[in-house]
Amino acid sequence: MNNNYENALQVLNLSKKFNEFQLDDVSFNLPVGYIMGLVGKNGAGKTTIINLILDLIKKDSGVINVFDENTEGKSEFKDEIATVFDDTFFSSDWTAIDIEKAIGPFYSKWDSNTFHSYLKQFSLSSKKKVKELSKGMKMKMMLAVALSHNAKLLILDEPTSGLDPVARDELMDILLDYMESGEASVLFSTHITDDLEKIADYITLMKDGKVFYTGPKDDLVESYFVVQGKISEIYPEFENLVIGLRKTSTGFSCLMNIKDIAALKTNMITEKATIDDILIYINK
Ligand SMILES: Nc1ncnc2c1ncn2[C@@H]1O[C@H](COP(=O)(O)OP(=O)(O)OP(=O)(O)O)[C@@H](O)[C@H]1O
Repeated sequence: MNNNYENALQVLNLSKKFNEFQLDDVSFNLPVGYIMGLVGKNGAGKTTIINLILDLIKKDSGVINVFDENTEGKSEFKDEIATVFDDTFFSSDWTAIDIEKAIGPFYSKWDSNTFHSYLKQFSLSSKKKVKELSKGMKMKMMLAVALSHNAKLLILDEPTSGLDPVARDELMDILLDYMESGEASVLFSTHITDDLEKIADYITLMKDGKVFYTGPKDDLVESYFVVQGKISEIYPEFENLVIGLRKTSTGFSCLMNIKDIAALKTNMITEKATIDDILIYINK
C-alpha cells in the first residue's frame, strides 16, 4: 500500500446499471482522517456503491481508488478496509472465539489482543452464541471484528438501522474513538441522518442513483433553508425557485437554496434546514 496518500477513498464517474435502476456517474472524495455520511432514501443506491467499492459486484465504468491506488483487478486493498453491515454474516451458533477462529485468518494484520480488548470494552461475553446476542450486541461484535485487523478505512452500511438511540449513541462514541489516531477514515451509509449531524465531516447525498450533493456537511446545511408561509404569499416565479413545495389548507412549506432566498418578494419564515429536511424535500 502507498504510505503517502491523501485520500482514503476516491470514487470517480462510477456507473452501474441494473434492470430497473441506474447508478449514474457517481463521484466523491473522502480525505484521510474524516467521516463521510452516505445518505439517500431507500433505493437511492447507497448499498450498490458500497458493494462496488468492495468489489462484491462489478461496475460498468468508473474508477475506485483506495488510499490513492486504483483497486481495479486487485484484492489486497480489501485487507485495508473494515466493514460493518446492518446484519451479521456470522453463523448463529458461533461464539466470539469461533468468530475469531473463522475470520481472523482472512486478515494479514489480525490482532487478537485488540479483538479481546474490544470484547471487554463492549461488554461482549466470549461464550455467548451469536443467536443469543441482541441487535445492538451483534453490531458491536461486527465492529469488534472490523476494528481488529488494523484497517484504516471503515465502511459501515446502515449500521444503526434497528438500533435504539442508546446503542446508536454508543456507536457514535466508538467511531469518534476510532478516529482519534487521525489516520482512520469512515464511510457511513444511513438514512438516520441525526447520527450524521453529530459526527460526519462530509456528506454525499444520493438521489435516484445520482449524486445530489457531495462536500463538507457544514456547506450543505448552510446552503438550504426551509421556507414557510401562507398560500396567499405564493407567486408564480416563487414555485420555480423552490424544492419540494408542500401545500396544506393553512399554508405551505418548501426547501430553498440560500442563493435564491434574496429573490423572495415577501417576508416568509425561513429556518436552517437539517440533513433530514433536505433529504425529505428533494425527494418530494
Ligand atoms: N443485484 C441487483 N439486481 C437488480 N437490481 C438491484 C440489485 N441490487 C440492487 N438493485 C436495485 O438498485 C436500487 C438501489 O438499491 P440499493 O440497495 O443500492 O439502495 P440503498 O440506497 O442502499 O437502499 P436502502 O436504504 O433501502 O438499503 C434498488 O432499486 C434495487 O432494487
